[in-house]
Amino acid sequence: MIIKRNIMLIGSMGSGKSHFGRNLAERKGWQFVDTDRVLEGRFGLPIAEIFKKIGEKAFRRAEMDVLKKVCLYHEAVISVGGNFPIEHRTLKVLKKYSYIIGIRAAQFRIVSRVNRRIGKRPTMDYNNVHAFVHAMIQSWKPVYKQCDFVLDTTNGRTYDFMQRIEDELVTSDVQFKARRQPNDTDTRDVKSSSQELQLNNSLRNTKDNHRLSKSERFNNPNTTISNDTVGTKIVVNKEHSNRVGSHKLGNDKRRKHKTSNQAGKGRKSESISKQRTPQGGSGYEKNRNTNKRRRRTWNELRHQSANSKSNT
Ligand SMILES: Nc1ncnc2c1ncn2[C@@H]1O[C@H](COP(=O)(O)OP(=O)(O)OP(=O)(O)O)[C@@H](O)[C@H]1O
Ligand SMILES: O=C(O)C1=C[C@@H](O)[C@@H](O)[C@H](O)C1
Ligand SMILES: [Mg+2]
Repeated sequence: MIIKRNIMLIGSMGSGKSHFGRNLAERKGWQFVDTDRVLEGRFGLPIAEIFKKIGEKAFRRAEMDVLKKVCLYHEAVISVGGNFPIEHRTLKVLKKYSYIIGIRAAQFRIVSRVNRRIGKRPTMDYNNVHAFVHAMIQSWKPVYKQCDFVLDTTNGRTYDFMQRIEDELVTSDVQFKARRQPNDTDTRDVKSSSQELQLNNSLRNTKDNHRLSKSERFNNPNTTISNDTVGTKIVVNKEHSNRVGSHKLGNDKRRKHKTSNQAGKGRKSESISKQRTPQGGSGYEKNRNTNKRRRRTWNELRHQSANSKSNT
């Protein structure tokens, strides 16, 4: 039996990753994450504009940053951007958590798909699409060989492709780990995936509030929006809203942090009020917990002088 957390779709531009990702997630009742949409949400710009603004190198770094977080999700279908063939080392790390499906299509099909939206893909040479796509397909070839499963989407119906994936999962006996329980906080995974992918990222010059596209939100009636660890808005299936993926842990941490802060503030004001003297002193209070001096506020000084007057 093979145990994974999620399904990740990789492949060249226009191969159909986003299209199948959305459909597969819907079919399985899982969360759908498209790293392109995550980045668009984070920057508040379309992919082509992000490229223009930060450059390719920074874009790939940002994408890797998203990838190392989302690969830890449970029961999610993750579609990755198609701008570069994923490197062997990176794929090895991603494979630990994800069942990797390589999505591919014949050159003529990809050409017709990418031509539907000219300008959407920033590194595409729209003046020479055939040659570009040909070279791109060549560079992806060795990567497809390393995938758990490869789906050719040149001809056929989306429904049938979904069925092929389901059949393959059964044949290969792939099981998906359920989401963690709230108190099951295995932060080791987060650290190790992050470190490994960081390392890979620094070795190559390649590849979060996830703003939902309207279609994502409205296509799936079972989805709502929540935040992940990177403050990324993600589509969450209502049926699974009890999930506690890494995004929930992030929220818990934030909440914890806030509470301790609030508690700290409470202690601080208490110690200051105890130290208050009718004379008002030099205008400074010492916090006995932190031993730091704090200048009294104008209001505090005013009250002190009022108190001292009424005492006399
Ligand atoms: N099997 C299919 N049947 C019909 N249309 C499809 C199919 N697969 C993809 N498409 C269409 O082709 C276009 C490109 O597909 P999609 O955006 O899913 O590719 P992608 O692999 O996510 O590309 P990128 O890497 O650029 O994000 C879209 O308009 C999509 O609707
Ligand atoms: O041209 C590019 O580099 C890109 C095109 C799209 O496939 C996106 O999926 C990708 O993230 C960037
Ligand atoms: Mg896509």
